Amino acid sequence: MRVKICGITQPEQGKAIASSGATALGFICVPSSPRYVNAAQIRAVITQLPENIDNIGVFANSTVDEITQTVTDSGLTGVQLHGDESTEFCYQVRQSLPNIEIIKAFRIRSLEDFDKAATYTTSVNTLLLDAYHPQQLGGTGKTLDWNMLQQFSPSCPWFLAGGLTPDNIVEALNQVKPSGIDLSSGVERAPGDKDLHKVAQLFARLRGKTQLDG
Ligand SMILES: O=C(O)c1ccccc1NCC(=O)[C@H](O)[C@H](O)COP(=O)(O)O
Repeated sequence: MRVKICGITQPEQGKAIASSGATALGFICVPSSPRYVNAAQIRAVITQLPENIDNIGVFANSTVDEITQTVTDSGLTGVQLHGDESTEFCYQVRQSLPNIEIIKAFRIRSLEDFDKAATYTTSVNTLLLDAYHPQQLGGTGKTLDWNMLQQFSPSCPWFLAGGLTPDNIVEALNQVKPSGIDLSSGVERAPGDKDLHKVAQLFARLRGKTQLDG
């Protein structure tokens, strides 16, 4: 299973989290976020990492040119579109960045949002389901209704996000079977400052669950 730790701002923390077992790191490219990092800061983290780590830039309602420029300048391997981007916009990003993973994020409020997410499966590589918050786009610490998600089975891989922590991850994965998980505030001391003890706890719980599941 893919494990993405989002909101990385510091090279040493990125390196430590990658060696703990994360398969992907996320970088917030949304200027209003307290976790915002620019292309040079992202590059400074990526240069410390092994090549097998996916490095995902999180954007919200940016232009194709802004996304392309940031990817080119930073060395990102994927982009996560966390705003109101249309399927047509995703196609345009694909044309501009043909070798980059495109993840479309949805902030789930009702069952209708699952139908909407399903219409993106041919325009992106991966979906991500996050919790809805009226004021914040992401990194909110709010959980989704996992029970509601049991029927969600799109024709492309997907990440479960929203309020996941070392303490609730096993319960979440007992109810939902995503292709990957995404955590941010649940493994943080403060926005953008990751708690390496909580990260270690997360991977210990994931290993424990894998052993139990056989
Ligand atoms: O994290 C942010 O500050 C952020 C700001 C604007 C758009 C997206 C943002 N984060 C996106 C993520 O992928 C987070 O990991 C996701 O929302 C889960 O966060 P959390 O509930 O804190 O685990």
